[in-house]
Amino acid sequence: MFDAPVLTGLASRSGIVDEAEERALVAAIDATDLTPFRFQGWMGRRLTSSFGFSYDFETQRAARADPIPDWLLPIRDRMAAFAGIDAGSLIQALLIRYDPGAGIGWHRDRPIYERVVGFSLGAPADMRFRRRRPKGGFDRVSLPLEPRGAYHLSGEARHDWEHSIVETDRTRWSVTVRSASARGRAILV
Ligand SMILES: O=C(O)CCC(=O)C(=O)O
Ligand SMILES: [Fe+2]
Repeated sequence: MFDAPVLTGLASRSGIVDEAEERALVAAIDATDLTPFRFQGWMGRRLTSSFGFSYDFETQRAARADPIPDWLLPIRDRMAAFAGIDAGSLIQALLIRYDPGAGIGWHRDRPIYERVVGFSLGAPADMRFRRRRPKGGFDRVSLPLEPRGAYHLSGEARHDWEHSIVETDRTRWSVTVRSASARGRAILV
């Protein structure tokens, strides 16, 4: 049920959905308008759909996107319950399909967002965390992401550590939902 936190502000929980729900969610994600992630002319191998708000990495702007679809709302509710936050505060949903060989490089999520709750389907993967040490080098932590399990990034894990996801050799899907930060609320209303 509860895994011991590997770093402050990082929580995870297995079994957010069952296998039948997982299959239905994968089909629903694949039925969305998944488009290749683009950044500075470079096209990533992961495919994404955004709801609520989208962030264009080319123009570095957030824009309103289609509302979070009805089929995703029960999952958002469960992710909110796990994270102990109000479901209505999770104003953004990002659906990602990582085909074999696709991952995500080191980053922190955009500062317009505050809490980040993620959920995995398909292949298991490792989420890596790193934080630069004042005297050089990095502290490093790794969280195994089991299919049908969720994770929550807040506090230090959200703000002080970068994260990345190692490429998988089978397809992995993820749903991440985010609340707005104070800075985000000023822009995203
Ligand atoms: O696929 C995931 O679970 C995480 C994706 C991620 O880190 C992001 O979109 O910012
Ligand atoms: Fe991220």
